[in-house]
Formats: sequence, structure tokens, C-alpha cells
Amino acid sequence: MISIKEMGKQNVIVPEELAVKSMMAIAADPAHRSALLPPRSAGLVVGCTSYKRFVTQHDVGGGARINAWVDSMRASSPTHAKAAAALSASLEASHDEKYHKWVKQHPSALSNFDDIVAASKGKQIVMFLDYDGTLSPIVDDPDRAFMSDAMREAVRDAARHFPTAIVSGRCRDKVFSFVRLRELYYAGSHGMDIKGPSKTTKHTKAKGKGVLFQPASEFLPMLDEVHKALLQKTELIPGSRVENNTFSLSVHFRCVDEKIWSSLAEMVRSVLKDYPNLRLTLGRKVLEVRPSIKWDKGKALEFLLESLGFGDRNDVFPVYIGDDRTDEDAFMVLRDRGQGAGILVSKFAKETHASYSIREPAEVKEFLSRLVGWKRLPSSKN
Ligand SMILES: O=P(O)(O)OC[C@H]1O[C@H](O[C@H]2O[C@H](CO)[C@@H](O)[C@H](O)[C@H]2O)[C@H](O)[C@@H](O)[C@@H]1O
Repeated sequence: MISIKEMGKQNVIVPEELAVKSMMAIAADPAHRSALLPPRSAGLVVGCTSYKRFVTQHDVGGGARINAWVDSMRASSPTHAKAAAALSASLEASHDEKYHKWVKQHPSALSNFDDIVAASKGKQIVMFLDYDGTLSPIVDDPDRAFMSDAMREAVRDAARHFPTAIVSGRCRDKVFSFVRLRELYYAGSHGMDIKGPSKTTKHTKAKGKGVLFQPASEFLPMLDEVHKALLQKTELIPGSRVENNTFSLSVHFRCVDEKIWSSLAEMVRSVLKDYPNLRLTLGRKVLEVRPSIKWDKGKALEFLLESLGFGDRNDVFPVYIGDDRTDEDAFMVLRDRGQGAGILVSKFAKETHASYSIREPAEVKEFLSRLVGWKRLPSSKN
């Protein structure tokens, strides 16, 4: 039994066995299979699309799925892995060894900078930047995930030279309030809310301003309802937090005791069982509730390229930088198009469709600055 007493209102006991049993019931229900997480063996982070493919093709038993659910929540946390590694020098060594092997397959975008710019020669670079974990460091309080002024300058400079978009799981207004650059495109709610720049630049002249695309508008009343239900259900889970991202909802468990992650997951899924048109995905210590439409950050990238007039052109070089599972959809689009460069921000070995890696936001800033420096060189025009 897990006792949740210290949370005010009334004393509540959440029996873990009960939570697990009802989770098994949900897991066994084919109507909710699409919302299930990968199996226990999926220790590494997988891209959203591969995961979607996986869950439709495999049918493991309920108990295994529940363990998989919580395992996935654990595996989604690099800081968890980091903390574990810090506990023992030997673990750290094995982590390093694993990382060094991985980084050979996903080489540093900084060390391979010359190759990247050489591949972009004669093409228009278009920058796509995820926000959390890419432009701002991951912090406990989602309302305080500020980007530094230096990072803002680097993004501003990049946008002077290349069309630039922020592609985030956050609500568009919220991510704009952090970035505060009017010359950028913004795709909020995992790409389901796309708006053009409100400030003209040489790249955005004559392009549509204002809202460009909101493919999930009809889900707004449903998401509002679910938001309220999630707030109510999770209010007694210490450290949990529900964030309304307009066309998606985030249930954060970064500050929730690991022992009650399964209870939180069960609560979320008990709310979702009445909403088969919503799906659940996993980010960095966050459960994401999203409309079950075929739209993701990859589709947003394609939409933006199209809006910029590069839909089916070969002279474009999209660079997408992101740290999250949801960014995998965009990395995969780049792979499928055989264009540009996908760069994963990670200090840890992760399964990814990105070609390159970068260790942390500070390196993202350095990459952007080097790109701008290169673009200013007369030789970059050849
Ligand atoms: O696509 P992104 O821009 O990366 O947004 C994904 C989610 O990011 C935020 O949560 C993450 O960052 C928080 C602040 O550092 C951190 O506390 C949380 O654990 C991370 O999951 C944001 O709050 C979510 O709404 C976004 O969906």
C-alpha cells in the first residue's frame, strides 16, 4: 500500500495492487491498446513512430505491459540514468563505454561541423529547434524553463540568415513567452498549432503571417474536459503537475516519488479510457495526452517546408535539433526525405533516427553561432 497523506484535504490511501489491477484491466482492453507503452525490453528510448508501429504489432500480456509502462517512465529519464551512474564508478565507466560506442554512430554535430556545412552547399538551410532540453536546460518547474539571453541572441542571429522555426510540445503562446522572437515560425502543441512570424525578415517577406494551421481544433472541448479531470484526479499525487498545452496536455512526474509513478500512470489512463480519440505518449518525465490524429513534429516540419516554398525542392537543407522522443518523428522525416541533418541533444546513448548528436543546450548555442559565422564567410556563397 502506498499512503498519500501529506497532501491536504483528506487522507487518501492508494493501494498499489489495486492500481496495478485496474491498469491490467485497461491494458487488456483492445480499445486502449494504442495508448500502451513499449515492452520491458525496450530499455532505450524509441521514436514515437517506431513505438506506434510496435504497439500495433505486438501483444504482450497485461502484467508485462504494466511493468513496461513504469520501466518506460524510468527509461525516459536521462537524469535518472545519470543519478544511477553517479552511484557507482563502475556503472559510470560502462555508461561512458556505451556512450562512446553510440557517439560513433551519431557523431557530434560540432566535431562534424565542416561536413554538415559542406553538405548544405548551394542549398537553403532551414532551422527547426525544439525548446525544452534544446534551447533551455531541463528544470523541475516547467514554468521556469527560461532560455538564456545568449541563447536568444544565437537564435536571433540564426533567424537573420535562415528561416527558423521553434517546434515544441508546449502551448504556442507559452513557448513564445520564453523565446520572445517575433521573426520565427512557432509550432506549438507538438506541431498542432502553427503560426508564422509576426515580424518580417528577408526570409518571411510575402509569406503568410498569423495562424497557419491548427489540425486539431475540434479536440479543444474534449481536451478541456480531460484537463479538468486530470487536475482533479491527480491533485493528491504529490509533485505531479498537469500542464495545459492547448492542443495537448502534459502530466509531469519529474517531482513525483518513483514509488507512485504506477499509481499516477493508472490515474491518467483511467481518465483516458473514456476518450479513445486521445492517445498517450511519453516524454522526459512527462506523460503527454494528444489527439489521435496523424500529426506530429515531423508533419509540422513538412508543413513548414511547404509553406516556405521548399515542399518538393532539392535545394533545401533542413536542420532539426531536438532532445525528446517527440522529435524522433521529425528526424525520421529528414531520413525519409534524404535531406538535411537531424541532431539529437543527449549526453546519453539513446535509440534515435537523428544522424548527429550534441550534448547539451550550450553546444546547441555553439552550433548556431558557428553556423552563422560560416554563413557570413564569402566562401559559403559558392
Ligand atoms: O517539445 P519540447 O519543447 O521539448 O516540450 C516538451 C515538454 O517540455 C516541457 O517539459 C519538459 O521540460 C520541463 C522544464 O525543463 C521539465 O520540468 C519536464 O520534466 C520536461 O518534460 C513542458 O513543460 C511540456 O509541456 C512539454 O510537452
